[in-house]
Amino acid sequence: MSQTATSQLGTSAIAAPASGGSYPAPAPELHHLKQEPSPGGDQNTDDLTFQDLPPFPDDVPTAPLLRLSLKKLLNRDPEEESNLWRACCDVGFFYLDLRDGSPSKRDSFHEDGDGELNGDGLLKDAEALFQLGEKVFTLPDEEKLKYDMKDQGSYFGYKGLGAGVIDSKGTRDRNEFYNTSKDDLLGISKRLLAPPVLQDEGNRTLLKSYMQRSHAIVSLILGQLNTQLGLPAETLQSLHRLRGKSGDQVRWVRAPPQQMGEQIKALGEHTDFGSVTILFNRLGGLQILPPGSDEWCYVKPLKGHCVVNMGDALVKFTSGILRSNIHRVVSPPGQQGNSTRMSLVYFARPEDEVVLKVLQGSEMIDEKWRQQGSPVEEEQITAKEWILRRAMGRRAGGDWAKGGGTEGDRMKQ
Ligand SMILES: O=C(O)CCC(=O)C(=O)O
Ligand SMILES: [Fe+2]
Repeated sequence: MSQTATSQLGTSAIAAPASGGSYPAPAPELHHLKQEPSPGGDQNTDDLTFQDLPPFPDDVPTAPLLRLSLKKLLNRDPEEESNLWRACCDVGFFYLDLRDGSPSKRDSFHEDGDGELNGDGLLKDAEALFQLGEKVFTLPDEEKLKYDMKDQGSYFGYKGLGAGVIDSKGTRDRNEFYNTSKDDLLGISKRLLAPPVLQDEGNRTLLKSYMQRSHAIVSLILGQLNTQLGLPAETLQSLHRLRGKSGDQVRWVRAPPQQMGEQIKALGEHTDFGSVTILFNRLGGLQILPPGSDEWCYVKPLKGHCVVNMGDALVKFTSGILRSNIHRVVSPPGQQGNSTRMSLVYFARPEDEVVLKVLQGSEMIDEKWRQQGSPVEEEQITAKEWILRRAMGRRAGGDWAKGGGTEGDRMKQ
């Protein structure tokens, strides 16, 4: 079984203490987790492989992220809950096995409004959305460019290939995005301009279902973190209500293959702006810089799983107890490099008016804040302002310095 297909948190990923940003990253503890059977009970790695795609090579460095099981989390498995906590503090990235993950009828699991916890349903929605994404990106460029809303001060809609930058020198990115808004799809805000294929009611229903199911998983994770942090009940969930106005979005990212020898990063190194990101990958290309390491490692896509990562808002809320790790997207490795890469992301963010500051009511967070010498709070900024500033700072012609996040001096450029 390959390294990523185990739940062993290898020492290669967790080495010396990370250098500090505005929230000095803690020296991660070495958790020597015992090797366990894989969560879904899969007997062979075929269950984890996308058979219709060129293989992910086995001679590239991969990040040995923990593989957690939605089913176990729903069953309140104490060991899985503790693994979740460790993953969110140590690396801030983990795999979540979604197969067979829905609450049993007897389960009185708290759900947020019309959110639906259904791992298999989410996998099906993601599959269908990969196909819908193809339709969006194959529209003619002139049509897609009608939905670039940057000039209206919005990050929703389309961003063309090379319309973003990957470093402070202004090097252009090498991907296209299409961002759809949760508030639009759920009827909380006005409908945004969109191509006919995204106005189609069937496709809107699909996007809405995917958003609700992703959001339900985010709420489950936030509930766990809330308990572990010792915050008053529902604190984190109440900042991320499904029907609260927020910058939550679904993003498709697409990057065409590169010419031999051309190695431009599709997406520059960054941390996510918001709270929790749910990511579906099929081809490799995503890399993380593990804590304390200076070797970029691929996150190998696993079938039946999503990748979950923490964003900067959770770092700010917890004075750095939770980790949002730097990542980037490069060409898919090996033979995969000849294929067009697409990924599908749900970004959950705090509600628009939430101020991104250290949360009150948790002894653990208070203690962490004191350990850091009770730093003077950074500027008080709302989630809405923060996300807009960060997103626009990474567009060509934007203010790079203002687009920075909590990664501080771990960013090389
Ligand atoms: O495409 C991916 O795998 C990751 C995309 C990503 O990190 C982002 O859009 O923030
Ligand atoms: Fe990201």
